[in-house]
Amino acid sequence: MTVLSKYFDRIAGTCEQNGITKQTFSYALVTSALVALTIKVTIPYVKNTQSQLLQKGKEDINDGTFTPPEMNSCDEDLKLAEAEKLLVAQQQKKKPNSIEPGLNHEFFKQLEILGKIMIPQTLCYETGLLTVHTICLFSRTFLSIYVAALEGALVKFIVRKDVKQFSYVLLKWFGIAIPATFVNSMIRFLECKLALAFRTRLVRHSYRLYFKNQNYYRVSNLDGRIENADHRLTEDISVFASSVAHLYSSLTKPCFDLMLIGFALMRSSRKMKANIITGPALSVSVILLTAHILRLVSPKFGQLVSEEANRYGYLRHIHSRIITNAEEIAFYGGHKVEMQQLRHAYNRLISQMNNIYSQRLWFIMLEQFFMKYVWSGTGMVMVSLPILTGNDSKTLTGHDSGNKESHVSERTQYLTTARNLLISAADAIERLMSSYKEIVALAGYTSRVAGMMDVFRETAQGVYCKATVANNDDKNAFIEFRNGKPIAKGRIVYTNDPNNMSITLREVPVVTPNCDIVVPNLTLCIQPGVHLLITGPNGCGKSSLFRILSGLWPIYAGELHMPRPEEDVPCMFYIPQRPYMSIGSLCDQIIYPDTRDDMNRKKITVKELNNILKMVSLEHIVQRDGFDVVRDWKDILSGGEKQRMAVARLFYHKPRYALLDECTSAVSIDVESSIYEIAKDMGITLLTITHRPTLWKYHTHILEFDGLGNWCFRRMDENEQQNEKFLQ
Ligand SMILES: Nc1ncnc2c1ncn2[C@@H]1O[C@H](COP(=O)(O)OP(=O)(O)OP(=O)(O)O)[C@@H](O)[C@H]1O
Repeated sequence: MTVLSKYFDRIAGTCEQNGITKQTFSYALVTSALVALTIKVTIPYVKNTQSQLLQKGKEDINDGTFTPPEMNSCDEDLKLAEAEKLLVAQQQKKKPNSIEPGLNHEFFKQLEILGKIMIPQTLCYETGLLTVHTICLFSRTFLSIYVAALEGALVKFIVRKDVKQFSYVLLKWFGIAIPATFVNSMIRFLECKLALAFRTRLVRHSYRLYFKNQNYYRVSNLDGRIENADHRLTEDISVFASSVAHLYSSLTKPCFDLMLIGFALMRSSRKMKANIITGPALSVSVILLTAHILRLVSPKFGQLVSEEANRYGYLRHIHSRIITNAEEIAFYGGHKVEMQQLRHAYNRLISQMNNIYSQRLWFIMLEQFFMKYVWSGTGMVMVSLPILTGNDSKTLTGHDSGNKESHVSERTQYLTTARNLLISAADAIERLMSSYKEIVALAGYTSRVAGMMDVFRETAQGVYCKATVANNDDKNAFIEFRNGKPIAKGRIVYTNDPNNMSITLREVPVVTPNCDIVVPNLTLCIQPGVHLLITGPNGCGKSSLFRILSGLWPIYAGELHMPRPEEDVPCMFYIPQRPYMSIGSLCDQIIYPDTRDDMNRKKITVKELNNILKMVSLEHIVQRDGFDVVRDWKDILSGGEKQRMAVARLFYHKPRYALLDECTSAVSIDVESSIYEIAKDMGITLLTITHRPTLWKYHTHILEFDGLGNWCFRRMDENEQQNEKFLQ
């Protein structure tokens, strides 16, 4: 600023030599600044209006139907912008009545709920940390005041030329540095520990919810409110916990500072025999006024930050999709489409960040103006008031020179101490003010973390919300909706009768998560030994029936009766076409989802595991790698080997019913036949979806879907079983 004003003075001097007065020069300068500001504000507005008019014109030409712009050089960007708009519109639709995150009642309610998770009881590890942290913050404030007083004394003894006292106070000053630095470091250490403790509590609680009632499946497949649960469970919780811990110290410490510094200032003002009300009253009014102005003009940082986190999560989601499906994308040569989607996601993130930065620019300018200039001015008035209005200056006469000198040094000491204390107080208020921004940003993270937990709680209870749900369709009439969410009125009844181990469906509709009805009502009874073949065209609902039997999809009507699962004998075991390989050794793959402890408890030996591998012709794997070597089995095993490994799991668990969803499509026919023989010999009832005619002979009944919602459940006759015709 000083350099600039000197520079302007010099230019004004040159202008004056050329006959232009300093006043005219100042007017010209202010006018140009105003013109520049007007241009800056109006040009984006005009551009925006123009593009809206252009868009409207195009829509009018097309009789109201919007046609995408023709492909030319800037088409790609236009397409991206359109896609972005569509995405934003979709996201808006997904949260119809949601309150935007900010400093409101909702925020405090959510914070209270999360607070109870982070600090579950009065006496716990977190409250212990908080107490030590508070003590450290308190002692740091006392130390600051003591250091300010020491510095005042130092200056006093310099003015008095008292070397002995000066050296003594200087030694004290150095001595206090050791506890002061330790307390400083301790405050940071405790803040990190607190953030970690809060994070751990939240993570544990969220994991519990995430794995309750197959929520990890429900959240991503049946509900559409959380796009990237992984981002919320990792990044958002971590930022939220750090932000809460940081806010605790950045709110409590300045409050202590202000309280104690206020008292210290009043005490030193009283020592100077000045009025102790005027100064603090003036500063409090100025601070309150500026704080109010800042609150009025502050952008909605909570909303902005929450949206930024959303877009960041989406970018990471696209990246992880590419990593997961790298091979498929590479085979298709789909890099152009994937890159475009990545670019799109990145552009959306950047535009949001730019938006935040530009809103911050003006806000920080105003904030700095108040804090650096308005407050410093008020501080100067406050410090000088006791000296200017103090009574002692009036009582002193010119003859009393010794006394006068002592008063000068006293005043210097007061000024130095007061100045130091004021600097600390200003720092405290600045931290309090910037905490406001942090609180608003915290509101964004609070809304994301609390929102995630709300969704987890609802999906665990079977309440789903999906944007594409077709709730007005006539044929969906029997699905009841409450608050736009479908209600699962069907019942699952677990039977305990050892003589009745059958699975019965009574008028159960097969309904997709989008509430499309695939089969209006299905009634059948599968008894042990009824080996069922399920056939029908693609998309007719074969796999969906398995999802309903496994409890993944809700039952909207009717009843499903099934035997209660017993320990060590699962009722059903599902094998998909693309089996899942877990992290771990070969042994872990076979016994999944059991652990080694479960295996030991069941008294299953390595010899038995070897036998199981022989049954599925995988003994060469154990000879090659052994049972205990951890490998990335997803990549190491071929498609057929992975399918055989999944069947090995079936032989390990020996369930009552096996749900086989084209699980041997990549296995050679001879091995496949032996697998089916063994399964039947083990007493496992087979429910098979297959397109292979060679498997007909292993089944006694058939369930045929026609793809139009009709079905037929019947016993297969001898000829049919032997008929190896190719199924559609
Ligand atoms: N998660 C889902 N969300 C919405 N709709 C789904 C979902 N999964 C499946 N569907 C729809 O449900 C219908 C039945 O799907 P299903 O997977 O049961 O077919 P299928 O008979 O097993 O077909 P295929 O022989 O091709 O495996 C399809 O129209 C499909 O689009």
